[in-house]
Amino acid sequence: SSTATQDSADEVAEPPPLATGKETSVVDVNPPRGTRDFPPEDMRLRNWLFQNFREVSRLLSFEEVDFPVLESEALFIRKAGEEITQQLYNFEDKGGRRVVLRPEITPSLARLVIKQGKSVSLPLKWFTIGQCWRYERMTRGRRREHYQWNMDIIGVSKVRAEAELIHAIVLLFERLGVTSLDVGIRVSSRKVLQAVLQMYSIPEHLFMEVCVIVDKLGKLSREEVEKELMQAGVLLEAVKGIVEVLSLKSLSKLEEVLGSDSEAVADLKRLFSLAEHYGYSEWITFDASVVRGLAYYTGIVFEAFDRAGKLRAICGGGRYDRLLSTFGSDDIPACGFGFGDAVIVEFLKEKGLVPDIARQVEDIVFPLDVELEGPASKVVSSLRRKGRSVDLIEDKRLKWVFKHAERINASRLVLVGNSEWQRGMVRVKNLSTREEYEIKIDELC
Ligand SMILES: Nc1ccc(Br)nc1
Repeated sequence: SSTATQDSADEVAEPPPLATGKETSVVDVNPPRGTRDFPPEDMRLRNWLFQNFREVSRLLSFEEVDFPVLESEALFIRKAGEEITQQLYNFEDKGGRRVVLRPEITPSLARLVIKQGKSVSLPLKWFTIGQCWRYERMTRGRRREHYQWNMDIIGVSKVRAEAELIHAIVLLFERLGVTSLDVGIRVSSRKVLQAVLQMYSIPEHLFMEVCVIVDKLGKLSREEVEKELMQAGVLLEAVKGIVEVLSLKSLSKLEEVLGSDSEAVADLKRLFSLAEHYGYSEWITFDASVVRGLAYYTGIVFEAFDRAGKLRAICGGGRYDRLLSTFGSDDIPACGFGFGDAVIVEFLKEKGLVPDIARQVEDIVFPLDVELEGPASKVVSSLRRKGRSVDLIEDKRLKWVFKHAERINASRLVLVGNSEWQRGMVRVKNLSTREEYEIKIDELC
């Protein structure tokens, strides 16, 4: 698209790798701008994180779903000025179709819910872990992809759904060794802003745009946010009223402003009461400034933040009761959250909570002579059929094999030697007890 060519002019060229005089590669060995490779050590950490995502999803009895990374551009065209829709990784495919690398998961999930229609019974509790994309000028040098764990509850209009989702987030943090001293979860409701706009008779059609602008508080200066609100058509008096209400940090103060019959207040009181019963009250705090930057939220919204204030939101979500109807379906209440793979790892590094996940192999099989390579295959095959992970090593000196065994935390070293083989035996060294013994091949397990 035109932005892509313009961006290429803006992009800051990646510095070439340092010249070593041994350049032989004919391709750039770096991954495309803004994307990451996951070499084994990084992949082990990612798998550890995703395994925790999956385990928490299981604890809440969510079902796993998946969607294409490639989606129709139409699914993400929204007019509220969100950053996410201004950075679509969009293009025209060879069939002339307007497509995107998805920037988020929720619209795909909504699409599938509608597609499945009456064939599924509500409520649905679905989760997925998927790569999401944005196309952004590299001048800011930010990533263009990340993986997001999403959990969504479809068909529950009560605040119980949000309480369940926040429970999932708390359980995840606890599994990672994070405490409520490190992280908090700010909670508010879009109904707060909705009530304020009504108080100032601001037309409904500005609601989404105002939410997207107000979400910039904390990123842009208060003056810049006020300026954008006025440019959107909000009168100064209303701008001041909005900023004042959004600075509230107590539910009782909010009730004073919105009145005792406020839906926003009732929802939030219910959520905080349920939180008491779940036992995660110390994790959550009311903060009226939380609106989140996605246009389609309609109710309670929440985001996890590091209390040291060094990082962007770790995860976030909320209720989106109108999204499905904007896709032409009946209105189905829904809420969910997205939890990215990058900020949490930055946070864990800050806190010294990144686990050291070593490579784990059970057996190393090593033929002591080249003519024993055939017999060694027999041993390897037998062990693997019994479910043992086996690293078959050849053409190395024994000293190297011992070092390698240490490096990959092998449990056993199985040496295939001539004299033992003649007697139908192999020699085994238990690498944790250092015990050494001979054993019949078919007794190896
Ligand atoms: N939506 C989105 C996609 C990709 C990245 Br990196 N961040 C946000």
